Amino acid sequence: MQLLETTLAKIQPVDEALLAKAQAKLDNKTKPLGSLGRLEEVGRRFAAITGDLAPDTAKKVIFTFAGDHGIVEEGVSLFPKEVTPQMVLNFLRGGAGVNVLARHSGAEVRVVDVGVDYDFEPAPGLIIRKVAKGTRNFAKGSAMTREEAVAAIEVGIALADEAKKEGITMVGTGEMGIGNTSPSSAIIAAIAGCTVREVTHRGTGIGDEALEKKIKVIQAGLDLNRPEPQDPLDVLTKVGGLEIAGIAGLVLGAAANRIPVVVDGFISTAGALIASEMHPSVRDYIFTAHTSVEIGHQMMLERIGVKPLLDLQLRLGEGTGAALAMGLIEAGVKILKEMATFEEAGVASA
Ligand SMILES: Cc1cc2ncn([C@H]3O[C@H](COP(=O)(O)O)[C@@H](O)[C@H]3O)c2cc1C
Ligand SMILES: O=C(O)c1cccnc1
Repeated sequence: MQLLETTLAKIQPVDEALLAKAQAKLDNKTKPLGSLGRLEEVGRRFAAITGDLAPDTAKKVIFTFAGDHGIVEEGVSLFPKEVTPQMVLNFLRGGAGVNVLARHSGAEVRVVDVGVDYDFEPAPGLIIRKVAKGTRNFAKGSAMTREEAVAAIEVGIALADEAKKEGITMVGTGEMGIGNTSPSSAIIAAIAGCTVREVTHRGTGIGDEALEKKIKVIQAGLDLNRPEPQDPLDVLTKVGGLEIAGIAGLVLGAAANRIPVVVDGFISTAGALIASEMHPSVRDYIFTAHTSVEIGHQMMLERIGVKPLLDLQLRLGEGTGAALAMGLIEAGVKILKEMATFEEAGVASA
């Protein structure tokens, strides 16, 4: 709990004066004012977050948190839970979607076992910080204890602290956990007070009948556990997931260390939502990568108050969207760093 508390105490809003300085720098570039749209916003915010008007973006790392879910026994996913460790091994071999897209963007993928129901051998690229062998079925009781939820958050915070020491310039979130769209829907329903139906979708691709069942199961879990909407840690504990907690921690730790954090799709945004409910300034440090096909994503984004960069109809997770967005964010920063000013280029200004 201590690491969580000290981290929350460290988080500050991004400095408005730095944002204005970065914008002034952009306004001297050889282009009509504001003409690079959201790329300018990206460059400006990246500079203000890091406190550097020519920030380094080279060392990009995606942390893909993996965890299992007791709720899978209710038939909420199309796939069996064994796929979680199988996909972890696929990540380590470099064969998954996130590996391909991270290579494309020049980012590294690190897999974090924070709660998989499988004993992995140590391997390069695998960080074993297991808090429990999966959550318990939240339709029958609390998914975790409060201590487990805090421990998993602190795994993410510690990784952000280590990233700072290592000189990592941008972190991304990703996840793997069969069944994890269900806790993600439960989290946004509990926090925003919307209906489960409004925020529950097909995940890996379940049909109509299974979707009805999934809605009923999530509703039963919320009715039984009665998470306190004002207490994000209570929501996370009762209906969340270990990898979602790890992501919340990474986001909090990134904000505390002034590292820009790129948040992937639906499940990652559930983690970012928990973090931003814990501290309102967290949103200043977040770049949301893309709009997920999962219908509840919009509600999460609105609640956090962020607008994604891409809309590619993705619904995979793992950090795939974050990997793509990292390249775009780097492009925005390069505009700030490399583009000539009117004076340098001898171009007449308006
Ligand atoms: C082969 C495979 C690779 C994946 N990579 C990410 N997910 C995604 O799907 C899961 C969530 O959907 P649901 O709640 O319906 O189980 C998560 O593991 C998420 O990361 C995958 C799913 C599968 C099957
Ligand atoms: O948006 C996501 O991250 C997502 C959506 C469906 C299934 N898995 C992940």
